[in-house]
Amino acid sequence: MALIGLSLVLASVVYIAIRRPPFLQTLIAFWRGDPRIEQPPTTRSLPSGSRSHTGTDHGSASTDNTSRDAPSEPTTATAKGAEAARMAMPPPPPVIRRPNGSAAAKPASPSPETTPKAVPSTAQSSSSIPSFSLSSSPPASAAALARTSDSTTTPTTLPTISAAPSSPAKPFTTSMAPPPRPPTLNGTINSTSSLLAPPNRGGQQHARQPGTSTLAPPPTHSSKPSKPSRKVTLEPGHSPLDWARLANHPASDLRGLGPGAPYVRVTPSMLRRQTGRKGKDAWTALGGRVYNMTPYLPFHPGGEPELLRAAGRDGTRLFGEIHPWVNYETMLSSCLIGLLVDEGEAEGGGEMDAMD
Ligand code: HEM
Repeated sequence: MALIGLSLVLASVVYIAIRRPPFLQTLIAFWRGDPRIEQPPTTRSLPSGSRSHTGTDHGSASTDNTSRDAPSEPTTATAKGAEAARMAMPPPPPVIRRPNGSAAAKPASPSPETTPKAVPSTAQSSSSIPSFSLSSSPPASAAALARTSDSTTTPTTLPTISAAPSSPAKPFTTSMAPPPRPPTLNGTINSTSSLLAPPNRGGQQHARQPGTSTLAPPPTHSSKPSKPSRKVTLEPGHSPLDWARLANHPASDLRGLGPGAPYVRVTPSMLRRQTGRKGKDAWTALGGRVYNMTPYLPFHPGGEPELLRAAGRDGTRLFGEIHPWVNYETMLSSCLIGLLVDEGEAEGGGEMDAMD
């Protein structure tokens, strides 16, 4: 029994080695995973059409096939057509159909003459689907698309090939650029619009702008916000610093009474005569003391007319209403005339001696 089995095995091996049936080649090609999977169309078109036409279509693949099958093809193409039909017909189909399964109905359709080469073509076409999707999708898709337009001999493999590469190609081209960017852009726009909020800020700024002009005075001038500034532009050399320099100069005589003149008791009648008009000095009483404002007129930030409002009378109340924070005692110390006294006290000099 063992000898019989071994002899059968040897016989089959010898038969396979000599005859080299086509299904064995297809199986070897399938196991190797060679790119000759494109050969089936060529081998399949050989019996139906002219061989030179298929050789030009598939290029190097056909050349590889010819170079590899050079010893066996010349015989199988012409003389062995009938022998292959008789010998290879029964054994190959059952062996190849079992692993594939789905391709069982396809081998029955082709004609009996082309059955030896139609079987490997179907087997390779079924195996070509994973190879296209795995090996090279972009070039295979381009080649397949070109073949679809050029050759119409292989309609069964074309839809599978075109469908496989087209599906991954579209998502890569279309889904990559548009889908991610639009949502991000929309999100960013929405976020930026919500984050930036220029209209809100603008509205707040508009609401503040009118307030900002009023916000400057309120903190300090909250008691007098309605009164605008009435400062005047002083002439050059009449700044507060210039006044301080002039007032502290020992040679200057700002009282208008002559150098070394004593302080005077000024009655209201006397004060009323010093109005600053008709060549007379402008005197005013501030806090019970009478000052000659004439030298200070060009230095007054509020202007001469404003200062003259207090000339010839007691300006204490008026002064307090406008700028009570101003230290007039120090500023007008060199302009002091004397004390404001009642009408009957002008001749007495007790208080004047105290001022000295
Ligand atoms: C009593 C009569 C006076 C009147 C009617 C008067 C009036 C004014 C007015 C209207 C201003 C402008 C206020 C403003 O808009 O900021 C002003 C500013 C000023 N006055 Fe008089 N003034 C008087 C007496 C004096 C005296 C006697 C002095 C000091 C010697 C003086 C020193 C000043 C100073 C320093 C300012 C600037 C105040 C500041 O910058 O805030 N004024 N005065």
